[in-house]
Amino acid sequence: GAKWTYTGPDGEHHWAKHYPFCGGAFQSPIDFQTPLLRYEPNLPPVEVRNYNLSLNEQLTLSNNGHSVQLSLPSRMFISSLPHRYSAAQLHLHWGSPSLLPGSEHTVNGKQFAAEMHIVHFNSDKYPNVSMAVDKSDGLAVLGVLVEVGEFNPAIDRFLKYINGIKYKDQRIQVPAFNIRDLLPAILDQYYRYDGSLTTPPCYPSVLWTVFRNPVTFSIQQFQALASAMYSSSVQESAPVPLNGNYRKPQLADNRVVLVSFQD
Ligand SMILES: NS(=O)(=O)c1c(F)c(F)c(S(=O)(=O)CCO)c(N[C@H]2CCCc3ccccc32)c1F
Ligand SMILES: [Zn+2]
Repeated sequence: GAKWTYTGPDGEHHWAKHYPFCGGAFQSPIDFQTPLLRYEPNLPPVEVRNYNLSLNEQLTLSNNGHSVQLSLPSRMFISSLPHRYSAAQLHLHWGSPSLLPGSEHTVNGKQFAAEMHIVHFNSDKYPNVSMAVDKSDGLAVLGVLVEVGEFNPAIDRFLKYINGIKYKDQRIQVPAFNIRDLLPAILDQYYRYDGSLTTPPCYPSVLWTVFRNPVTFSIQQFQALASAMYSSSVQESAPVPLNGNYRKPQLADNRVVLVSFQD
């Protein structure tokens, strides 16, 4: 498809020209403002299966020009939703090396340092993520907000290889690890709403689950993430730093955000 960026002439305000859904309804991310929230006591804790990958397995870590992406085996899945949603990949959104925040979802206007997304597809109904990506019940994404603080040993299991994928389309194999360690300790407190991909083609096909509790990265981990990569390929003469890869919050369009917690 047409190239798109986060700033400039191909930035988010221009996406709808080539990707019409980006100008449509049910877009993500959104700002979780208190008046939008509705406590839903029947929301069960999120349950994930087969996230504890064996260490002798390898995963593909890649720079897709928009984010750092870790491929995930489809035997990993979410078991607490009406259909089985199998894992496809995880990626992150972040701010700039000068520590400007870069999460996509915000809470009462507060933007967090970064945000991690684990993308799953409805494997009860579709054979792979590409077939699911434009279906209204196609995707379920787990969102984890990130704050700067304690060193995060789990994220380091792949972040330490990031200098091997500095340029667009570079990819390397990294040892697998327990992906559950990337999630917050408690999985029973989260925001839940119907939304979209936050990148073109912006299909309104995502059941969003954003955990209430952030995880932390150390300042060194954050700066490595925010300064190591380029959105340009190694052949291109002018390297374009890859940071600030977050979409701004979209209109809630009187959508209700269900929350599994009351305070
Ligand atoms: N924030 S977000 O909405 O979760 C989100 C991203 F932000 C994001 F950059 C990506 S991308 O890295 O593929 C770059 C461009 O789509 C995805 N990819 C998804 C949807 C598109 C097709 C596809 C195919 C295979 C695996 C994953 C995906 C994405 F879902
Ligand atoms: Zn994302």
